[in-house]
This record gives sequence, C-alpha cells and structure tokens, in this order.
Amino acid sequence: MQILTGIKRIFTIFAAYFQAVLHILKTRQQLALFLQEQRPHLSSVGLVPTMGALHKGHLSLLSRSVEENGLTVCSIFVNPTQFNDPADLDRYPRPVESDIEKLRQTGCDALFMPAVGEIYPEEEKWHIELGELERIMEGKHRPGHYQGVTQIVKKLFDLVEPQRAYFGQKDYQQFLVIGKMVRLFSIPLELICCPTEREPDGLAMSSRNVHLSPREREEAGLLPEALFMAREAAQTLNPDEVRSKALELLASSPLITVEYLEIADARSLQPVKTWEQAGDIIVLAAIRLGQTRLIDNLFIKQSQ
Ligand SMILES: Nc1ncnc2c1ncn2[C@@H]1O[C@H](COP(=O)(O)OP(=O)(O)OP(=O)(O)O)[C@@H](O)[C@H]1O
Ligand SMILES: CC(C)(CO)[C@@H](O)C(=O)[O-]
Ligand code: BAL
Repeated sequence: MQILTGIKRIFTIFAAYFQAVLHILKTRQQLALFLQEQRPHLSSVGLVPTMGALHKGHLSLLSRSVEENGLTVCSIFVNPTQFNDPADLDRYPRPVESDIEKLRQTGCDALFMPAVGEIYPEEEKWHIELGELERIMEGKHRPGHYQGVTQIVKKLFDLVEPQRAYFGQKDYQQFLVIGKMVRLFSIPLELICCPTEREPDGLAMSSRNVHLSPREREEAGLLPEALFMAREAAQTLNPDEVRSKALELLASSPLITVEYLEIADARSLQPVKTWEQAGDIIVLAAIRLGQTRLIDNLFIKQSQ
C-alpha cells in the first residue's frame, strides 16, 4: 500500500513538472515537429501572438488561451515589416529572460521565438487589400503598418494552425484588420478580442510605456481620462461635442500631441455624427508624449 502511495506521489510530481514545461522553439521545423507530436492528443490549439516585453495585458490573453485550449502557443517576434519608424524598432524592449519566466508561470505550453531570418529568409512581396481600414487612424499615421501586421500574422496562422487566436482590445483597429484578413483567406479559426488591462491610473498597459519619463508617465494618465470622460459625456452631449471636450482635456498638457481622436462606428471605424448612427460606438485615440506614441480606445455604446 505504502509503495503504491509512493509511486502515485512520484507520478503526480512528474505530471506537474511536465505540465509546467515551457517548450522553447526557435525554428519553423522545431515548431512543426512539436505540433505534429502534440496535435493528435489535443482538443484545440490557442495562439497568442506578441512582440514580447510581456506585461499583464499579454498575460491575460495567455491565461484565457490556457483556459480554453488543450495547448497554448505564444509567439514572441519583433516583426520588422510592421515598423514604419526604424528608431521605434531599434529601441523596442526585448527582455527575453523575464518573458520566459512569466510564460512559465502562466502555464503556456510553447514559446515560438524565431530569428528574423527564420521568418523572412529572403525579401518577399506582400500586399492585401484592406480597404478603408488601412487609410484611417493607425493605418494613416503608420503607413504600411497593417501590411506588415497581416504578413506576420498570416505566417503565424499558417505555421501554428490554431483553432483560436487571442488579441487585445488595446489594438482594436488591428483586431478588425486581422478579422478582414481571416475572411479574405477563409482561415478556419476563431479570433478573440480580450479586454484592455490598465495601470491603477487607467493607462493601458503597453510595452512602450517603459520609454516614458516620470513626467511623461504622469501626463499619460490623461489619455484614459479623456476616453472615460468621453463615455460619461456621451450621456448628455452629441459626438462632436464629446470629441471637442476630450481633445480639450488632452490639450491641457503641454507634453501631449494628439495624432487623432475619433468617435466611430465600432465595425467600420467611420466617424459618427449621432449616437443612433451605429449599434456599437467606440472612441479611439493616439497621442505622442516626447518620443513615445500611445494608443487607446473605449466602447461608448455596445448593443450587447
Ligand atoms: N493592455 C493590454 N491589455 C490587453 N491586451 C493587450 C494590452 N497591451 C497589448 N495587448 C495585446 O497583446 C498582444 C501583443 O501586443 P504587443 O506585443 O504589441 O504589446 P503591446 O504592449 O501592445 O506593445 P506596444 O504597445 O508597444 O505595441 C496584442 O494583441 C495586443 O493588443
Ligand atoms: C499581432 C502582432 C504580434 C504582430 O506582430 C503585433 O502587431 C502585436 O503585438 O500587436
Ligand atoms: N501592438 C501593436 C504592434 C505595434 O505597435 O507595432
């Protein structure tokens, strides 16, 4: 009896150990072999694409995937083709060791972290028709950005073939763009948009927040404040008036430059003139604080 209990205990320890194992895969081939081995035993695979420098926002996507799928793959790849500003690419934070530790703690099964040459062995052409979505807001202010995003996300979808892929609402326009790409290529997967995780003062968590000076960090709180104020003001004012009020609040900081602030139909991202014009309405903004560019958004009206 004692022997049996002992064997059971050893088995439990081994099982816990193997569950906690994070497989680190650096090449397409390692990823393909790993998935080939695992897939027959699994109900579903969840993919969480990231550029690393993981924070609680990323971890919330990972926890949701771990909960909903038999296997979760996180990718960390700072994709050069989506950076329209080379300085932004150069200084993008890359704290690999602490990222790996965080992934271990979430129960993520595999980390795919390829080198640039592994993903782009040679120069390649990529262009898909994203329509208006590419000509407004992020698309307008970061030319080529969504071509780079769709290029890498399509490659990741092809390599991992997940049943579900998880993205954050903080990059809401990106979520719509990826939805458009999935429909264009008829990719059989479910896209899941997870809520934005925020700091105590409301600032959306972002890998780029580390670049803010203490003074900029303080003023950055005005961005969520303007969005939450807009949602409140929508109860009594029309969209144009709300927009002006939010812009006024951001203008109160000499450090902030507003790139855009729009109140839009949450499906098309076209500006609305009345609250009745769309079922779902969202306020989206991008600001610059010194060298750092921050984006955020908040639903003002949601039909369900
Ligand atoms: N605060 C957040 N809450 C929830 N999801 C987030 C948050 N920040 C980022 N994400 C999501 O995590 C995924 C990976 O994002 P990414 O690696 O670019 O991090 P990031 O913090 O958004 O970086 P940056 O803001 O510098 O672009 C994306 O789907 C993104 O929307
Ligand atoms: C989706 C993504 C990982 C593609 O590089 C990136 O755009 C991001 O982190 O949001
Ligand atoms: N989180 C969106 C990726 C980017 O800013 O390039």
